[in-house]
Amino acid sequence: MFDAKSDGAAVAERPHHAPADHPAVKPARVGVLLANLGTPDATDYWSMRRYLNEFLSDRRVIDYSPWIWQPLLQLIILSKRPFSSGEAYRSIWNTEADESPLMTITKDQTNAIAATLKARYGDDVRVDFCMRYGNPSTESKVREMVEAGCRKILFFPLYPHYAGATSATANDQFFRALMKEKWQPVARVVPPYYDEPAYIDALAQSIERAYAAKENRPDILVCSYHGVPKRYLEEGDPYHCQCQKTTRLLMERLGWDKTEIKTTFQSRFGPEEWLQPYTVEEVARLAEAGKKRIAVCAPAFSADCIETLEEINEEIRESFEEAGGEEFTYIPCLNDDTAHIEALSGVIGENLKGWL
Ligand SMILES: C=CC1=C(C)c2cc3[nH]c(cc4nc(cc5[nH]c(cc1n2)c(C)c5CCC(=O)O)C(CCC(=O)O)=C4C)c(C)c3C=C
Ligand SMILES: [Fe+2]
Ligand SMILES: [Fe+2]
Repeated sequence: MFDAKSDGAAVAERPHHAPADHPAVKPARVGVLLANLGTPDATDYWSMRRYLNEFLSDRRVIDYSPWIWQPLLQLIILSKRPFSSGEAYRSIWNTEADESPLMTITKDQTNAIAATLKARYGDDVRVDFCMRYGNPSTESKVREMVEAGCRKILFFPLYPHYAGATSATANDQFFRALMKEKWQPVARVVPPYYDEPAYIDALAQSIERAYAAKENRPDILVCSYHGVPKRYLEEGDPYHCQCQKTTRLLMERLGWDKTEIKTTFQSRFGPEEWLQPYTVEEVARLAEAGKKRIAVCAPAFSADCIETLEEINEEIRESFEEAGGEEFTYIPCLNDDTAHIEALSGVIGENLKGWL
């Protein structure tokens, strides 16, 4: 239960002049539903398999014909990957709360945004979060919001950059959930915010802070974005271009030169070519080219997760060090940073215009 979603005055009442058997109706409110990717409930084989199965069966993520893909997925990938991914998740698991870091951080972000919006709009807004895969499901949270009287819902996929594999599939799931509602609320979705000045500023501040804490300035900042197959770009997905623009705006905001910052892509999956350069190879090349101190940030992720805490901070770090790199600094995602919460709340405020 999050601060600004407490039901306050929202007691259901029978409308005036309605017959005695008329159902009670809750006063109207506005819902803000944040959405992230999803994460396994636990790290054992079956929890991992359930999560990966839902994720990797999504045709927005992997668009091969199910006749070819499903046998491969069910018989080969899901017999091995739940073990290796489970082990990776165990290395970063929040054991105190018994949940993945993505879950903990998403809850913190929701609480912080709820508090900010409550201060701005009072009890008229209810803030909550859902996941595209796993729990809490998008459908369950849409149901709760409608039940609580939300006649308008602003749906916010927490990805700065649009990709079919992230924002679009989150939106699809939201619309599917709306299809089941008798009294369908009015709906809006928040557009990508990769070039929003407050987001760029929050990123820049986090980098300036990390650099100020270093005795020796890193030779280069690597902005490592989650990859997608290169074919998706060729077929019209603008993700690549939005990532490039974030790096350029960040460079301009920092007042840096092109030689001090670089865009790379990580998390390649399967045999196809993905967006290049691949982070894991690029950091090794940088070390070999004499860039012995590097910093890495991950602007495509609104919250730290397996892809940053394990892949960047363990695997990619190792690749750099094995190639002769000396100092690897991972700059955490913006998470529940004050400037980030302000930026996200600002984006929400813009998209709530006319509703409150
Ligand atoms: C197989 C294809 C994948 C595509 C395309 C893809 C795109 C994509 N993903 C994110 C953000 C996240 N991905 C995360 C985990 C993750 N991603 C894939 C595969 C693809 N992602 C897998 C198989 C996994 C699971 C982990 C593993 O087994 O390796 C996460 C983290 C979830 C967590 O619980 O921590 C995020 C976040 C973006 C932004 C993106 C394209 C733009
Ligand atoms: Fe991913
Ligand atoms: Fe591009």
